[in-house]
Amino acid sequence: MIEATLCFVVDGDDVLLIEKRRGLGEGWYNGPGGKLEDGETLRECAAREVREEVGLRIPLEALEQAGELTFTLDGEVHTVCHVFRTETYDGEPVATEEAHPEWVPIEDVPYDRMWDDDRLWLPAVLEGDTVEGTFAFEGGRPLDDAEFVDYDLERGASFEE
Ligand SMILES: Nc1[nH]c(=O)nc2c1ncn2[C@H]1C[C@H](O)[C@@H](COP(=O)(O)OP(=O)(O)OP(=O)(O)O)O1
Repeated sequence: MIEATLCFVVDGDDVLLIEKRRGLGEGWYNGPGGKLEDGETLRECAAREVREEVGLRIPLEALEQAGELTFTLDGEVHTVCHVFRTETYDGEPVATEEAHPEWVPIEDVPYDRMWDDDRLWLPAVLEGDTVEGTFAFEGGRPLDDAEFVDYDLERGASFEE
């Protein structure tokens, strides 16, 4: 089971997305994020991934927990993804080998170029709500080649720190 984070940096009416250049979901848009490393907290992971992928600095206390998403593949938990949202950052986004950053109006988030599940939960996160959900993928590996078949989603979730 992979534990990972995703972070959505919101500035006014815009959100910072990346076009992912390698790894899972390559070629698709998402928030910056990636796998939890040994010994780090979820917040440290989210801040590190934003720094590594697009060069912005985010104070740990400015990261709001916004979602806990479980992705299953053929009935087994594949990834648990902790979603963060913040409006506080330092620096300007820069492109890296991993990610091409882009400020996108929240009204125009390109859901047709993202994971199929994103259209279900990301609008709530961008509105400042919290979500908890399970999303089922079937019929293939890796996860980004599998078919999205079912989900269960709740808004207004609360999380343990
Ligand atoms: N169904 C899904 N919907 C979504 O929006 N993001 C998903 C997703 N399934 C996985 N992710 C995200 C979560 C996490 O940020 C990232 C994990 O992908 P990877 O394991 O390929 O990570 P990376 O290669 O970016 O990790 P690092 O090597 O740790 O940077 O993909």
